[in-house]
Order: sequence, then structure tokens, then C-alpha cells
Amino acid sequence: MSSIDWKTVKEYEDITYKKSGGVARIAFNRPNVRNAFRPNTTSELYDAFYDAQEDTSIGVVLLSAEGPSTKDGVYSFCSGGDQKSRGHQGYVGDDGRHRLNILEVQRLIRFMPKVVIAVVPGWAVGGGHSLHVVCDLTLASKEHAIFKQTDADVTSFDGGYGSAYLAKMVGQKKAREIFFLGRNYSAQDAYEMGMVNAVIPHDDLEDTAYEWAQEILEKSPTSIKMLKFAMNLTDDGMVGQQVFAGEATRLAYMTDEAKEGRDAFLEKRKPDFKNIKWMP
Ligand SMILES: CC(C)(COP(=O)(O)OP(=O)(O)OC[C@H]1O[C@@H](n2cnc3c(N)ncnc32)[C@H](O)[C@@H]1OP(=O)(O)O)[C@@H](O)C(=O)NCCC(=O)NCCSC(=O)CCC(=O)c1ccccc1C(=O)O
Repeated sequence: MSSIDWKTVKEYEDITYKKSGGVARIAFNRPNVRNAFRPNTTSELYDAFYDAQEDTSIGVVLLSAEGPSTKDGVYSFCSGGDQKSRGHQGYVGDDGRHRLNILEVQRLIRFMPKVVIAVVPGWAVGGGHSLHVVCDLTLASKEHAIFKQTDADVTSFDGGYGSAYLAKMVGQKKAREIFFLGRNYSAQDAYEMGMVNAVIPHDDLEDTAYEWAQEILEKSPTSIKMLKFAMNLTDDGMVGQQVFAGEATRLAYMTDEAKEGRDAFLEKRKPDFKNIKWMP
């Protein structure tokens, strides 16, 4: 039983959302369907992740899952897109619109200036596998985590981070094996491939994730943010540069020359940068 004093932030239908001690915990909550996500789930995930991003007291987000299934006791992280909500043009929401928005959730995880840790208690499959790939770190249950890619079985494939970025992580041959054969891999297999940071006894998984988060929270927030964006940059092209450079601009705002530039405009005069040093 965990001793962490989690406080519920908001009630949702498909996820739970809690915070404690600088950490946000967002968890899938449809364990009886192996935590498959439907359009409602991805909208809720986006909402919760956005809140965590905007909350300046939060530095680390855990993406986890409730469970086990009340039907058969099996644990899951996420089994990807809910195949029951798929129509002929894609996944269908309650409003009849065809969209899933999981890629928007992926981008929020990728570009948010906080560390996101995937906490994998069981099955991580299809789009659920891709979500753990896009998170900054992954911790997996020694006894119950199973990693598997079924995208090629159901013709719903992730050609972005889920596959191409995975290949950067585990190597081209291994990534192709994962997608082309769709086999099951244990937490230990995934660790040896380099896509899991640590294999944790199941009963300690959530507490260990919280401890990792607390260690990260002892570091300088600006350093962590800039390091995350620096490590993203080379794989994210111009968008990666934009995200990194946006933070550089924010740092420049804090200089005397930025103050002079702003004040000169507001005072309708030419800016005077003569006293500003050209630092080498
Ligand atoms: C996860 C399994 C391997 C687990 O197997 P097992 O333990 O034997 O359990 P089951 O008996 O199969 O399942 C129990 C129960 O859960 C239901 N269920 C499981 N997964 C799903 C699911 N994904 N959707 C709906 N329902 C699910 C299952 O039907 C059972 O229900 P009962 O009523 O009790 O019978 C195994 O379950 C499994 O293989 N599941 C399917 C995995 C899968 O193929 N997922 C989808 C991959 S595609 C994807 O995730 C979307 C990607 C995506 O969104 C995307 C990506 C990139 C670009 C665009 C998009 C996009 O927007 O589409």
C-alpha cells in the first residue's frame, strides 16, 4: 500500500488525475478493456496533461494505469486504440466525429517542459506501446509488464514516434522485429533493448516512480527543461529547434538589453544598446 498522499485534481470518466508533492499522476482507468483509449479518453488525457503542463508547482508527470481488470485480474498500461470505437474512417467519438487525437497527446508529452515517466504495470500494446516510447522515461513491472506491437495486425499504424523514434531507441533491426512480428516482450527484454529504464517489482512500481520523480525535482527546473528539449531537438527537426529556441528567447527576456528594447519601444525612442556588452 502506497504512503503517497495523492489528491484528486479532477474527476474524469476514462482516466484518474491526481497530484502530490510536485508530481502529477495521470492514469488510464478502463482496466477491463486493457485500458484501451477511445476519443473520450484522448480528450481527457489532453486536458489533464495540459493542466499539468500549466501548473508551475508540477515538475514531473507519471503516466500510469489503474487496475487490475475486475474480470480476470490482469494488469495493463494501455492496449492502444479501442477497436470497438473504430468506424470506416477511423475512431468515432460520441459526437459522431472521426478523430482520436492521440497524436496531439503524444506531442504534448514530447514538448511539455516537464519530465514524463511511463509507469507500466502490465500490457503496453499498439498505441499504448507508442505512448511509453514517447515518454521521457519508462519504469516497468517485473512480473506483469508485457510490451507488444499490434499496429500491423489492425491496420492502425504509428509511423511517427511509435516506430521511427523507437528505432532510434532500440536500433533499426530490433524495431522492425517488434513491428513486423508483433511478439510479446517482458520488462527485462525491454530493458535489455534500451526502451525501459528500470524493471521494478510490481508492488514497488508506483512508489519507485514517485521516488524517481522526487530525485528529478531536486534538480534545476530550467536545466531539466533545456536538457529535455536539447535531447529532443535533433529528432524533431524545425519544430524541435522552435521549442528549444522558444526557451532561449524566454531566457533572453530576462536580460538588460531585452528591458531596453521593450522600454525604448514603449517610450517611442531608439533603443540604446551602447552599454550592453558583446559577451564572447
Ligand atoms: C492487449 C492484449 C494483447 C491482451 O490480451 P489478453 O490478455 O488475452 O486480453 P483480451 O481477452 O484480448 O482482452 C480483454 C478484454 O479487453 C478488450 N480489449 C483489449 N484491447 C482492446 C482494444 N485495443 N480495443 C478494444 N477492446 C480491447 C478485449 O476485447 C476483451 O474484452 P472482452 O469484452 O472481455 O472480450 C489484447 O487484448 C490485444 O491484442 N488487444 C488489442 C491491441 C490492439 O491491437 N490495439 C490497437 C493498436 S492500433 C492503435 O493503438 C491506434 C494507434 C493510433 O491511434 C494512431 C497512431 C498513429 C497515427 C494515427 C493513429 C490514429 O489516430 O488512429
